Amino acid sequence: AVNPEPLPPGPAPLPILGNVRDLTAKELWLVAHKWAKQFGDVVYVHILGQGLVFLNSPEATMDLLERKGNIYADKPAFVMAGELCGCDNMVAFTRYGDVSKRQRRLINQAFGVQVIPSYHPLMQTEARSLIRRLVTDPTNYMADTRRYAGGLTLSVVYGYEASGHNDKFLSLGEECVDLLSNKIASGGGIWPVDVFPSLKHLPPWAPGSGFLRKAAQWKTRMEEFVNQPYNFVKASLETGNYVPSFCSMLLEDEERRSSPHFEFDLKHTANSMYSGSMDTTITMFSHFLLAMVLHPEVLATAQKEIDSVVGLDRLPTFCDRASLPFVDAVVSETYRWAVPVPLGMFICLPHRLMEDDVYRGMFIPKGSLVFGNIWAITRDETLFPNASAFIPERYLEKVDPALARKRDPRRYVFGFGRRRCPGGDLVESSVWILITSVLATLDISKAKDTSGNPVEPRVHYNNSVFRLPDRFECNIRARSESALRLLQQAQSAE
Ligand code: HEM
Repeated sequence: AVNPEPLPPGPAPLPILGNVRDLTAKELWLVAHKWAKQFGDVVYVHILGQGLVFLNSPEATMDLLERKGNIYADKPAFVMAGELCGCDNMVAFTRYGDVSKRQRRLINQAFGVQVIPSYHPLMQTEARSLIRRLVTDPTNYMADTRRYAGGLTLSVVYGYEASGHNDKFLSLGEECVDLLSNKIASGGGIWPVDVFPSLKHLPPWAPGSGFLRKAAQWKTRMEEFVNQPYNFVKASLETGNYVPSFCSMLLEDEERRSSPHFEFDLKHTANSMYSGSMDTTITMFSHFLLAMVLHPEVLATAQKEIDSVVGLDRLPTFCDRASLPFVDAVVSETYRWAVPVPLGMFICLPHRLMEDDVYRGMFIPKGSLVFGNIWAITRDETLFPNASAFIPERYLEKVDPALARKRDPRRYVFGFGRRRCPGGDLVESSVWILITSVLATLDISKAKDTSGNPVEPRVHYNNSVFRLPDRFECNIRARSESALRLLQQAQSAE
């Protein structure tokens, strides 16, 4: 039947092929933002008939992904990522239904808002050890942040203590998340087998079958990523020598263990929490460093606030949070300015519409892949004037509560509706204590060249999923002798 309502507007497609040529592997969010400016807050394109819908405003994302969340909660089934590379059981890929609901319930048990305070002491200790490592060797800040973020999850989820940059599970995590976001996701592009599924039956000698060999290798690696840390917990439980963790607690629960899906759900959920926590946190922290390098006045104001509230005789703790509004504004602005997952990953983060829908007189066909365009929203000049600049003060203006809520970047950067990121409450604490402890103890500035002139940081983005900058130059050092002393005392006390 022909639908009376028109499709949402968008760039003109080619016959049959659609908008294939408009999609880019790198920084697709910039292209989608251009469309938003040209065509409005609901944009439709198609690739060989597969509809893609970009929702570019808070209203459109809330109306559809939140209020009509029950029909916008599915995920697409991609042959390459799912069936061939074995990622279909990772939480972000699971179709909406019993499995995804069971997995999300499990995550909520580990990382729901009610349990996060029990990890505060661990986060505090780990943030301080990260700072001590930064003081000793500031050049390694990316790897150090991975150790902080990945280490926290490994510890909480698997009871595993990461031992250094070359730790086997940290390296495995780094390799596999990179594999997933930059190879399996085809650098944001599309695998022919996802358009023509019968290609998966190509014999190994056939021209063009190379992707099948790649997929087989990647699948093995992804399976190791899921199984190895999980097997570590099981083995340590058997010896009785283990640190209690999310996995050990569930493995000891006889009643749950007898459920038929138990092991499957637990190991995939644990793995999804681990993979979700690394590059996102590194993206946040690198942008925080970048913002401090570019805005020494913000660093100075935040340090002054901490000095006056916390004093110089101790390090900040979670108890100080309510008394540090400027620091909170720096954290909020870092979420917005960093946008760790600006558009969602082409292959796994769009939501799949489960029924035909009509929105503001526009027809959105069942099966469309719907993107909440987080980038466009966080760069909206009416909500965030001078949006490309880092301005924490914007959150300190007195505005009515509804507008303040609309301007809170946490409403957007974690995605929407029934697939919204389940790690948000963890990050809210882990990133806050990290940023606050760094502000209290470190100075961050531009690097100097050999003649002592400041070097402008050069920032490049080469990741198709996370807005993760390549490492840039900056200068990180202890703020004072007394800061160093406090860090050392903290270490002796731990
Ligand atoms: C700054 C940090 C983080 C940001 C900005 C972020 C952002 C996102 C976004 C935008 C999504 C897609 C949501 C949607 O489909 O609408 C997502 C999904 C997800 N995130 Fe995060 N994330 C962060 C940290 C974490 C952490 C620490 C975990 C660990 C538990 C995590 C686990 C997940 C999982 C499992 C999903 C898939 C959820 C589903 O499909 O049901 N993330 N995240």
